[in-house]
Amino acid sequence: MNTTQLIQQILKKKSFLCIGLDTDLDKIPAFLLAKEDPIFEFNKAIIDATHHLAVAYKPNTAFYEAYGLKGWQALEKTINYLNTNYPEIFTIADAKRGDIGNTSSRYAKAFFEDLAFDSVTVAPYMGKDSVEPFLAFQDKFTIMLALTSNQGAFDFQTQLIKNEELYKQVLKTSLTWENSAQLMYVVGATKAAYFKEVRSIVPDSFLLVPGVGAQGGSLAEVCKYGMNTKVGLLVNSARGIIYAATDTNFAFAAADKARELQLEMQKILTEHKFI
Ligand SMILES: O=c1ccn([C@@H]2O[C@H](COP(=O)(O)O)[C@@H](O)[C@H]2O)c(=O)[nH]1
Repeated sequence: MNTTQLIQQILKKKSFLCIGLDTDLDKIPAFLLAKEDPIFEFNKAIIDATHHLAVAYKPNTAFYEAYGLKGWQALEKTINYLNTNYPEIFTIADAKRGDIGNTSSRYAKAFFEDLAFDSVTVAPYMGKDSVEPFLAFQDKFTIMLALTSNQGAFDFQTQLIKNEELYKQVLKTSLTWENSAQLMYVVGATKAAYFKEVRSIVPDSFLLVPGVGAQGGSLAEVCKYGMNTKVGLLVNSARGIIYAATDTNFAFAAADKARELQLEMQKILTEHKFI
């Protein structure tokens, strides 16, 4: 998928919602635990109930890796289900990888070729040669952590190094890398005050914005300075949507929560004259 197709989806669905599939066996409805693959059954029901309201899904791989082989198989079934049944959906493996070059290229192969995700999240701490192997894959996106939603973001990311915040240097430097047009960036919704600065450095890039819902970030605040001329935002919510209910109606309850965010997004897209 390319960004033109992604933008078309956003305008068609009047939504820039990304649903986080952070599927936790301790939180899903108990009746699903009797199934052969409860994680996949849960994801399938959530996807079927919400696909018309969302343009992207983001399984966080930690929630699958935690269950070993069965978890990884559930992840594989989930991405295959999305790619087969909803090929218009943008998929994100939230894996936060990054290592020396030859190892990064194996990570990239795992997520882009074997699992066929459209994108993967990457931690930039190891620098250019740890990120460029991901960028070498055509028509795939590397979503680099820029300014994360957690409190610990202030430990390093906002610290001044040679008079400039580290996250700004990360953004600026990444633009000099080969195939930088295939970069997107993670900026937390809880860091709304920083969006103006972020946009001044990466005006054209898509931002993946986690932190609305359970972490308390505000969609309206994010959109004030986070949008660009082509929308440029994918706003993620996981717990706030997928665990809306724990009875047999869980997927409908999730769809209700997704609809609430989609309607807010529709209003914002209208106000910004995108639709
Ligand atoms: O800065 C970041 C980067 C990644 N995440 C991930 O996004 C989701 C958020 O889930 P919620 O339940 O909507 O809070 C989760 O997978 C995080 O690991 C983030 O929150 N912040």
